[in-house]
Parts: sequence; structure tokens; C-alpha cells
Amino acid sequence: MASISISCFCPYAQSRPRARNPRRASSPKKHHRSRDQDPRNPSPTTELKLRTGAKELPFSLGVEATTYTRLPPREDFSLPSIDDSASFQFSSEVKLSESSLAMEISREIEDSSTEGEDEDGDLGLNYGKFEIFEVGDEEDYEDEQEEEEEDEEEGEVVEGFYDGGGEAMELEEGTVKEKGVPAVMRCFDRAKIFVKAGNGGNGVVAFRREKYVPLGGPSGGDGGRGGNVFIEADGSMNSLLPFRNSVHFRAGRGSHGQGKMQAGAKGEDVVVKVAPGTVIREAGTEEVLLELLHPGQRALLLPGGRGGRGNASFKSGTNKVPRIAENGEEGPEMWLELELKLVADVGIVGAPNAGKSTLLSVISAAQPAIANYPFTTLLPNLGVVSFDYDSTMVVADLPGLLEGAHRGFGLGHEFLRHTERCSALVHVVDGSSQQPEFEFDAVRLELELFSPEIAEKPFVVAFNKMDLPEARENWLSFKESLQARGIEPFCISAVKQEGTREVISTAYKLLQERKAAVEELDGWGNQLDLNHVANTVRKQRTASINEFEISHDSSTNTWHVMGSGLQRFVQMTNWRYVDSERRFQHVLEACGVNKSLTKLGVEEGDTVIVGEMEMVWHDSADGSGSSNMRRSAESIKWPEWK
Ligand SMILES: Nc1nc2c(ncn2[C@@H]2O[C@H](COP(=O)(O)OP(=O)(O)OP(=O)(O)O)[C@@H](O)[C@H]2O)c(=O)[nH]1
Ligand SMILES: [Mg+2]
Repeated sequence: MASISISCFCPYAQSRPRARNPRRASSPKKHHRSRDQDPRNPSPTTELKLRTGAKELPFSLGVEATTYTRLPPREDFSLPSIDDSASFQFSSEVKLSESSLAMEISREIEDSSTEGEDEDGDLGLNYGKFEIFEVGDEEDYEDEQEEEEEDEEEGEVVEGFYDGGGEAMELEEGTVKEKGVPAVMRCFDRAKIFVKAGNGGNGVVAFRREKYVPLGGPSGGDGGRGGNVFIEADGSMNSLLPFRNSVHFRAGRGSHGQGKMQAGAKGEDVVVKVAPGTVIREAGTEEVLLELLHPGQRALLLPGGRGGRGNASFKSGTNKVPRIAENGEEGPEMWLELELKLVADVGIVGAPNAGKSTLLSVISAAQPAIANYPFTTLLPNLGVVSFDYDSTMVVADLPGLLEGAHRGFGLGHEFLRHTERCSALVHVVDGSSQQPEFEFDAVRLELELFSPEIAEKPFVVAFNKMDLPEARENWLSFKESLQARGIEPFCISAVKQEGTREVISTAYKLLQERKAAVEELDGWGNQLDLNHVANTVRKQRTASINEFEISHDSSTNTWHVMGSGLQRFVQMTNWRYVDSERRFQHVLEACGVNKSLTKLGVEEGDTVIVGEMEMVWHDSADGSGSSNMRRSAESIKWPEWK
């Protein structure tokens, strides 16, 4: 079984020099990548490892840890350039649409609109340049992608571009404002992909012809089974960014059968690798199909189609020279929505600029971007805190939360869901702010409004920046007011690494208590259920052809015979062979379709549609078969023969 791996978002991948326009820089065409070939595929050294190397101290912070996620290069975001940084630092809010790049783009749009549109509405702009501002029409995009794919060879991972489905944000007055979140951020934890299992190979009609072997008999082999689609949690991935450029995953089709009873080869399987913590839904539905939490978990999502039988399989006592073979069964396909909820033990939350990233940087070896302006952190950072040889915890530093974050203001909304899997939270409060208490309350309120479950998680409060006189002034009143509410806050100076140890030890204790209280029922225990989607598909395949429904459209004198068993039978019937039609008529008679139609009052010349096959009803059966139906001339659909 071949696995087609996708590239991972990892520190190594991030740190390599990259072109300004990644869509242009990388080949626009599709590639078949294998684990060995993919230059972006992480080497074994990039795999997630909880390092607990030899240490003398039973408690050590900031040494034995790894950063898994770093900010993508700054040019990916439309933040002001270094020249603009002075003005930027004093801005209390990041307005991506006001950045220099955005201005440049809007100027270009204005210029080109005065030049007039060309015939097909193309403004003649270089859209690749606007990638991060695109709010694409997903359906159009899907159509385009599907068209592009017509020429694609199967069994390949086809690269496309999905911008994460830029949503528009509803504001109170009913005005709609485009969410100014760059595509790379939307794609960090969400993706929409297309998966298709391989079609089965066709069976063939062949006869043995050999010297001295008269009447060699039928020898057409069966087609091979189509490849399966698997989904696997890959420990070396911690974001869904790779799906930004790889959207389509198709397993290979089975080879066709051959003469001399040779069966076709099985199609190549495809393995879609996702980050641990990914939730998988069928696109457009809310129902969760799968949740892969642990590295290495693998689910069979879509089983490949069955190979069609060759004429050797149709040999019987009454028909020793069958001229019939089946088409391979079509492999199922679907669009999936992937959503990543990071698997971290502790989440650091707080208002922008409170010092969350600074705290993470001193308790682990993570090196998140730290700067004195809000929204320095645009994507979550993970760090591992090691206490001793075998006790570690994964801590996530999340982008700052603003009032209204639960409704999509700021960036917090994008990433609040990552706290859902945390067992405990650390609230970092900027002690030097004017009203630290209000800041704390606002963040608590946002968490509650986003999800009461998150708000119920145990938490520690870290009053930060105690090295500053303003913070020292605020500390007593803050402490007293929180104590009055039954909360015991800690005061720390993240920069000076004072008090951080107590905070993180308390968070670890809360984590242990929570873990003991909530036994993890999900995960490995449910591994059998992981294949439930494939089992449902298989069950549908075994649907009997006797189960069908008939509907009548009197205006066009058309009868529709619907049933998944019959549909599959029609699809697998290869009309190229003479005996196929006779068999088909026979089956319609045997499963009661003809009888039911007669009962319902079908008349001479009426159209009967079974699956994708259109036929004309005749009251008197012709000599060729026992049925009254004959295919109408237009209905002949020759199967694809590659
Ligand atoms: N004096 C002082 N400054 C601190 C302390 N902790 C953080 N800072 C400063 O506060 C600023 C913001 O720190 P960050 O760690 O980037 O804050 P953040 O909460 O991650 O900010 P966002 O990512 O924008 O939400 C930086 O200039 C830090 O140097 C502290 O204990 N004392
Ligand atoms: Mg930060």
C-alpha cells in the first residue's frame, strides 16, 4: 500500500527561505508526492517528541522543551513593513485592510477598473498577489477545481488552493464586513478537502485460444479493486496548513482484468495525514464523522470500488461461452471539512500584550514572537514544559482576546476553540494596564460567551509585569478583589522569570487533578469505530436490488425506478457486451420492476429510467429477452475504457 504524504507545517519548514508568493513559487501543477520525494516532508527529526532527557534537577523550566509552531514569515501577513513599525506600535488595533500592501492592492484595482474589463470579466489583475485578501466563492472554486481535474491521473494528490473559505462577518446593523484575517491564519486550523476512493477495474471478455486446445473456454479476468482512502493522525503535524495547497486526494483505480484469467492489480491507497486533534465532518453538515486525537490513529474512510467480473466468472452450465463482463464499481467520493483543535494540556489566555508569549518562552524552550504591540501572536504556539524525566505538559500560547472575541472581533475567535481540549487555563493579566481587573473580567466573559465548557475549566491567574511600578500599585487591589471572589492570584514578572515557577506548578497540579477526574474515554478505546464511515459505505453496497421505489411523472410519461442496489447494478453493467443487456432485462424481470410498472399502469412508449439508464417500454416483449423494456438509442452509454 502506498501512502501519499502531505507536507507538514513544522519549524524546519517555516524557517526555510520562501518566495514572496508561495503560489507562484511552487509549481502550479499537480504532483504525485511520496514520502521520500517530498522535499517538504519532515525528516524523522521533525517528529513530535516529548523530550525528557537526562537532567539533574527534578524541576527545570525552559530547557527541555520544543516549539512546534512558529509564526510564518512576516510577509505572509499584511502587517506594516519595518519602515512603518513606528506608527504601528502605537496603534491599538491591527487593521489589515489599512496595511501598505492592502493600499497598494486597492490602488491597483482602481487603476485597472478605469481601464475597463475584458470580455470574460477578467480585470487583468494578478490575483496571486492578493491571496491573503481573497474571499472566494467556494462553489465556484470547487467547480473550477473539478474541471481542472478532469485531466488528472488518478491515485494522486492534486494540488489546488483553498483559502479557508473567507467568511463575511455580520455586524449588528446588518452591514457585512469582510473578516480581515489572512488566508494563512484561516487555513491554520481549518481546511476543506475532496477525497475519492478508486474505481474498480473492469472485467474483460476473453477466450482461450491455444494450439491443440479447441474450445478453450472463457478466460477474461476480473478487474482489480480500487484503492482505499485512509485518514491518519500524524504526530509531526500541528496545523492544517499543508491542505492549503493540496485539496484533492484520489486513490488509484484498479487495473482492468486481462485474458488468460489475469485479474487486474489493486489501485493505490491514499493516506491523508492530518494533525492530531483534527475533527472531520462531511462538508455542509454538522455531524462529526471522525476525531483523530492520537498520533498514529488511522481510519479507513472510503473503501475502493469492487473490480468488475470478467467472463470467466459468468461461465455456467447453461452458458459456457458468456460474452459478458462487468464494469468496475465506482469508488465513493466526498468533500470533507477538517477542523483542528490543538491537543494541549494547558492554554495561556489573556488580553493582547499581556505577556502570554513571554511566559511561554520562559517556561519552555519555545521561542514565540514577543513584541510590545497587540496581536504579536497570530497563530497559536505550543511549548513543552518538562518537570522531570517523565512528567511533561504541552502548553499553548494563544492570540490575545478582545472584548467581542466570541463574535469574531480581534483574532481570539479564530483560536478560542483550541482551548477546548485544554485541561486547565492560565490567565495572564497585564498588571501595568489601567484596570487589570476589568481586563481579567472581560477575558473571562469572552470565554463564557464562546463556550461555557471552556469557562468551567480550572484556571490560574498570573498578574504579570510586577517589575513595573504601575503593576505593583495595582497588585493589592487586584488581589483583594479576586480573593473576595474565591480566586487566589499569583503575581509574576515573566521577563525576570519571577513567580513563573509557582504558576506553572499550580497549573500542572490542576492538570493532574483534572486528568484523574475525567478518565479519557475517547481515543484508542474507540479504535474499532474509526472505520464506521467505510462500514456504512459497504452496507449501502450490499443493498438488495429488490428494494426500489417507483415514481411517475405524468407530464412527460416518465417512470423513475430508484434503489441503490439497482443503481449499482446499472453502473456495473457493461453495455459493450451483447449478453449484458439480456442479463439486465432478466434482472429487471426477476426483481419485480416490470411487474410493478405494469401494475402502476405503464403504457407503450413510456420512458423508464433505472439508475442512469433510460429505456422505452413496449407492451410486447421482443425475442431477445424476457423483458418489455429496450434501451432507447440515446441511452447507450459506453463505459470509459482506458
Ligand atoms: N516589564 C515587563 N514587560 C513584560 C513582561 N512580560 C511581557 N512584557 C512585555 O510585554 C510586551 C508584550 O509581550 P508578549 O509576550 O508579546 O505579549 P502577548 O500577551 O503574547 O501579546 P499578544 O501576542 O499580542 O497577544 C513585550 O514587550 C514584553 O517584553 C514583564 O513581566 N515585565
Ligand atoms: Mg503573544
